[in-house]
Amino acid sequence: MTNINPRLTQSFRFLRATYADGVAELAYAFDQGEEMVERIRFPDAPALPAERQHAFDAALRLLHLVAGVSYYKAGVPPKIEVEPLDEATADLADALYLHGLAEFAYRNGLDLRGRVAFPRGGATPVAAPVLDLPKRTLVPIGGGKDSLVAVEAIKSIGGAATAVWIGNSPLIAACAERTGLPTLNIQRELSPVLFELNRLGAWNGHIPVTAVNSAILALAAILYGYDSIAFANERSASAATLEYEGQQVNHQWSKGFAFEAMLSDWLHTHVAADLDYCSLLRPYSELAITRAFARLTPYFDAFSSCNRNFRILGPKPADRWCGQCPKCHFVFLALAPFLPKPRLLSIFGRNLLDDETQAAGFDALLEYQDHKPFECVGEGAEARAAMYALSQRPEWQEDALVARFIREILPQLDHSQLAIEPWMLPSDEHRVPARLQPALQAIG
Ligand SMILES: CC(=O)N[C@H]1[C@@H](OP(=O)(O)OP(=O)(O)OC[C@H]2O[C@@H](n3ccc(=O)[nH]c3=O)[C@H](O)[C@@H]2O)O[C@H](CO)[C@@H](O)[C@@H]1O[C@H](C)C(=O)N[C@@H](C)C(=O)N[C@@H](CCC(=O)O)C(=O)O
Ligand SMILES: Nc1ncnc2c1ncn2[C@@H]1O[C@H](COP(=O)(O)OP(=O)(O)OP(=O)(O)O)[C@@H](O)[C@H]1O
Repeated sequence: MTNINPRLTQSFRFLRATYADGVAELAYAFDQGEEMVERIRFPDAPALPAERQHAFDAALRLLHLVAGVSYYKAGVPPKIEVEPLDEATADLADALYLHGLAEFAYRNGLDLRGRVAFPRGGATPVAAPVLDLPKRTLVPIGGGKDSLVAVEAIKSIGGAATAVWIGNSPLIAACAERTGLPTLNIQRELSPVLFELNRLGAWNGHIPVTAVNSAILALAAILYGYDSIAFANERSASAATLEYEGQQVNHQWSKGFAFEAMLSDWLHTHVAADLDYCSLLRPYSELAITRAFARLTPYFDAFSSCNRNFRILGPKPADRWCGQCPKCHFVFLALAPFLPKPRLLSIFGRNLLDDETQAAGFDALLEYQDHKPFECVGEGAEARAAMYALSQRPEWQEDALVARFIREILPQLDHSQLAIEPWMLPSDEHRVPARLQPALQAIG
């Protein structure tokens, strides 16, 4: 096993990215240390049509760069060694490692500015051609409400789609089955060397996992033949968690619009002019999405937004909802205005808003005496609008944390900013391709 302290290394090296028989292998190393190999397994992989080989190779190179973020963060050495990249690819990689690791850097007291610098000078490739990819969509499923709203929106227009997920979560598998769509489960195996490095005290923290999933799905789209990948990232994901020394720190950076636009442009120019990457939910706030999800009753006993379910190694909650984390708090609060109270309590098995011990968790969501949690939750103003709506309802008013909101927090707020209705309005900033735009009608 490894005997290297990655915090003391000088370089992070991209060794090779290969593909054979449905398995992509991505290899990395610190200095001359042990290889770290991540494997992505594509089930029943078809033979690749010759005209897609160039696109496949480009997507594989991108995946190598993007998935490297998990390993790079263990040491953050001063030098990144990879063959020189063209400008657009280097811009994408620099942005991903700087902004996608911003939370990691902030929480570890590191400054990655000036340190993240991918080598430049590679030739700009000729513009990627139209590949006539089949008109069907990969819809990633995360086990939570958002992707299910996206699935139902695409089903509402009769769009050809496959529910796809990465990893081996039985919860996600159950949600994917429930959609009634064809399913595709891609396996991802991180290098065990990383876990050993973690045990030995490597740097650790949040990584932009949506970018990794996106790059895996770009490769899958070329391999299996799909012309679009439709994530379910909400408008609110673009909002920073906090600002620190002039830098925005956004836990959800790779779910945000800046990354979506960058990757979508890059895929058009470097992989295939007809491969669209978008978020179908981009025009909508979290509250608009929870309102749409409140109509999707067949999923209520299958879904969970609690990320503790999705650990690879760490302990998982006994119930689908741990009831303690920011995701549980936020989804409870955001669904409450749109569901009959008994229905909501039956989903969670408890009333989180009638539990004094959860006050600090809800305060953080409201950005009251704290910043927004480092989790996938809506904006503070959205949480305040949801809480205000509950404060006006007799069935909620007496619950401990709603009563506390009315008593202590509400008097300090500007009431003109608390209406829930403005959050239902879609914005027109999105990258949804024309073919999928009619699906947006099912959400708003
Ligand atoms: C499930 C989860 O939240 N995991 C985060 C957690 O990991 P933990 O140590 O508790 O356990 P494992 O998930 O089993 O991971 C073990 C170690 O493996 C490394 N690792 C894992 C996955 C990966 O893609 N890359 C990795 O390097 C890491 O060293 C783990 O310690 O805490 C970690 C440290 O803070 C986080 O890195 C783990 O986060 C996962 C990458 C993860 O999948 N998180 C998603 C639930 C998540 O945060 N989604 C965001 C999306 C934001 C975005 O911009 O993409 C969200 O929902 O907001
Ligand atoms: N394991 C996974 N495989 C494929 N896609 C995933 C996976 N985990 C998350 N995603 C996708 O990443 C995006 C962001 O995930 P996120 O957790 O916000 O969504 P969600 O699980 O659908 O809903 P919720 O916000 O309720 O958790 C979604 O499009 C989701 O489908």
